[in-house]
Amino acid sequence: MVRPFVKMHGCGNDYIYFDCLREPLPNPEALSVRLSERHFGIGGDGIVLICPSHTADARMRMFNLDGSEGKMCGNAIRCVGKYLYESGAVPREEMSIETLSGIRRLHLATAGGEVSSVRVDMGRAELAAAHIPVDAAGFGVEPCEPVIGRPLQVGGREFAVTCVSMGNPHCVVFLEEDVDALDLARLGPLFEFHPLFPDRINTEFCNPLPGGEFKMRVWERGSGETLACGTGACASAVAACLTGRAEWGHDIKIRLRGGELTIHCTDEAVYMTGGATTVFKGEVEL
Ligand SMILES: N[C@H](CCC[C@H](N)C(=O)O)C(=O)O
Repeated sequence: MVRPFVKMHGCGNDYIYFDCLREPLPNPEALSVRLSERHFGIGGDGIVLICPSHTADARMRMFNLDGSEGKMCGNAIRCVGKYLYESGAVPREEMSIETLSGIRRLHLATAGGEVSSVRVDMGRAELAAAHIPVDAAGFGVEPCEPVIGRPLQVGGREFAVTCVSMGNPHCVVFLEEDVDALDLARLGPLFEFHPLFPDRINTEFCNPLPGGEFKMRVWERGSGETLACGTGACASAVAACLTGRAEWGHDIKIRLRGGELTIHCTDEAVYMTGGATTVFKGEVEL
């Protein structure tokens, strides 16, 4: 069976998108592993299925490159909005997308029938505890207190971590040393598979920059280092506010390897604004 796809990225976080509005896609877990392979497949950080929804304009399902399903994906949801608008499936600049973490609302900035950027209401950030199961090893017992700037031993070194859920789990680490100098290939998996996080974790390593901006690298659960993580940028901005490194109610610029995102955190919701790019379209034998 030959199936059309669209390759898109948000800040370099690239996925292979399948329009499943009229036809489901079988076995997406295995497909994500096969097609994400950058030499023997199409290449990407995973795949995204754009599906029908009874509660929103469409439903987004995303799979990391290891086949695990993510509960929310910030960079992908902007690309889903772009696809739906430009394909005519949802010819409106305001739309809603159903995800495993609830419905997210999008506002698209368009010109000449094309989407240039998308603002997403990412919902409320939840403080660690309720959404990131922590074991009872003294790191926070049920009901867990929030994990804000707590010491955590990882790979023989102590880090101060802040855990935030954006519908998916994040562990944010602020460092003075340049995050570009970190050996993420060694450090990333030590966080991802740390016993404290039985569901695994996405980990963001951030440098505060002059002007209230932040430089961020990310090791994603299920995909390894990616050039950007939308939910991770949101989690980092929230963690910055929680630890006094940024102010609630102000735009926070997050500089990622693949681009930049603007995050605006309030008590009620976190807003993320950024681009979405179509790279190429193709067909693949499934
Ligand atoms: N790896 C994440 C899903 C993708 C999130 C990221 N690519 C984003 O843009 O938010 C997880 O398993 O929770």
